[in-house]
Amino acid sequence: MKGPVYVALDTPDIERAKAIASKVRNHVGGIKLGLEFFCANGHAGVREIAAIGLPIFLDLKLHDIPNTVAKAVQALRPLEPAILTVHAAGGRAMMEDAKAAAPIGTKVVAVTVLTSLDGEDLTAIGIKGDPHDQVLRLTALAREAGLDGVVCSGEEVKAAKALWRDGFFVVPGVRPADGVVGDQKRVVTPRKALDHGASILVIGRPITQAEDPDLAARAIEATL
Ligand SMILES: O=C(O)c1cc(=O)[nH]c(=O)n1[C@@H]1O[C@H](COP(=O)(O)O)[C@@H](O)[C@H]1O
Repeated sequence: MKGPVYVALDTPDIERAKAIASKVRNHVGGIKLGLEFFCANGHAGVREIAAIGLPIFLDLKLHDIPNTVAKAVQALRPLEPAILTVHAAGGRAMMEDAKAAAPIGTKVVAVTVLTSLDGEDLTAIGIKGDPHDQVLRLTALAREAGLDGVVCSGEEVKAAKALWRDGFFVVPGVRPADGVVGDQKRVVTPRKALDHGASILVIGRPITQAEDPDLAARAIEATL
């Protein structure tokens, strides 16, 4: 793998996505395309970005009944993403069926607790316990379901990795020491996330909103 940073191209504008991807391509290990990009550009858009030559992480956070998620994953098969997300809260059967429907080479990873949520948010949606406990519970479930790994914040990745030595750990909510936090609540620096066991880091706005995205990606790379 080239580097641990996957740049999140969260834009509906494919030309903008391509321009940023071309600028940063030598300083990131892959590209993450999420709901904003996919809803606007679909399969054709993913193919255009994949043509740049970096691995694609398709972050659609699928969450529905097992049959619907499995059929959705089947429909995505031709894209052969390197990584694909589902929500762990969809339950064990949903995760099992998603993995069974995915291409062999695709890592299917489960989102545990979104990095935009804190303990108060969990209480508001009826989840008892803090994000840490909930991340560990869902990590154990994702492992039992035969997935490849989970998405969690840098605050939990050390404990999650202790639970699942050979799991694949995706850490978003990553900010350089002086970075703007925005809507993220459980945030760590890129260096700390890696030190604590992240397999890859997902970084969006600190790179894409920078005046010079390539310079920002290089500055982050230099701290790793
Ligand atoms: O699955 C994800 O990638 C994800 C999970 C999560 O808990 N938090 C989270 O921020 N993400 C994604 O990571 C990216 C973070 O973007 P920035 O906050 O701009 O760095 C976005 O594309 C989110 O969709």
